[in-house]
Amino acid sequence: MVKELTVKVFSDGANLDNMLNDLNSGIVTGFTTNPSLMKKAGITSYIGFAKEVLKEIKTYPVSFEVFADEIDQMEKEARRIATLAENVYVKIPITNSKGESTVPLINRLTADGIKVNVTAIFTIKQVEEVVAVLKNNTPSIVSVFAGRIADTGVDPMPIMKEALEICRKKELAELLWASPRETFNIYQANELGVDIITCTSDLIKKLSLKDKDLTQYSLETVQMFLRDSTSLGFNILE
Ligand SMILES: O=C(CO)[C@@H](O)[C@H](O)[C@H](O)[C@H](O)COP(=O)(O)O
Repeated sequence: MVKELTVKVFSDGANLDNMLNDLNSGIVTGFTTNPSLMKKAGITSYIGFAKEVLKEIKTYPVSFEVFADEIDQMEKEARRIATLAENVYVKIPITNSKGESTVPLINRLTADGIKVNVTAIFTIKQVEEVVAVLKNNTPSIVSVFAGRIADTGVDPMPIMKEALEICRKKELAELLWASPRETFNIYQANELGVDIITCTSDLIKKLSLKDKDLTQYSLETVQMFLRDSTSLGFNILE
C-alpha cells in the first residue's frame, strides 16, 4: 500500500469486478468511466450498470459520462444521471463532436448544484473557459488529458501546473490528470499537487512496484524471459 501519495487515485474503467478490486486495494478513492470503457467492458444497459456500481460504491465519487451529442439531449441525460446518487459526478465533454462548446450547459448544470466532471480538456484556454463558469459551492472536476497531450510530443507538466493554478480560483474545483501512460505519471501528478489522477486497474496494480530493488527487478525480468523461452522450447542451433 502506497501511503505517501497525496494525489487521489481514481480507478478508470467499466468492469465492476476490477472496480471493486481497486476499491479493496485501499489505494483508490473514486471512479471514472467513459463511453469507450463501457463499450470495451461490454456494458449492455447504461442505467443498469450505473445502478449496479452505485449499489456497491456509495461514498466515493463516481463519474458517469453523457452519451448524447446534441447539447439539449446532453442536458436531459446529465440531469437524469445526476439523480442516480449523491456521489455521482456527471461527465460532460468540453465540446460536442461538432466543436460546439458545452460551457453554457456546464454553467446551467452547476448553477443547479449538479456536480460535473468536465472531460476531454487539452488546452489552457479550455480550462480557463470552464473554470470561469464553475461555482464555488458545487464540487466539480476538471479532467485534462495529460497522456494524450504527451502522445503529441508535448510535455504535459507545464500545462498541468497552469491548469492547477486556474482551478484553484474556484473553491471546490479539482484538477484530474486523465489518460496516464505509466505509473510514473502518478508520482508526477503528486509532485505537482494535482488533486486526482484516474488510472486503469493495470496501472494501479503496478503501484505495488514502488521502491522495488532494480537489481532484483532485472533478475526477475530475465527469469520471466527464461520461463517463456523454456515454454516455447525452440532449438536455435538446429
Ligand atoms: O473520466 C475520465 C476523465 O475524467 C477518464 O475516463 C478519461 O476519459 C480516460 O482517462 C481517458 O479517456 C483515457 O484515455 P486513453 O488512455 O484512452 O488515451
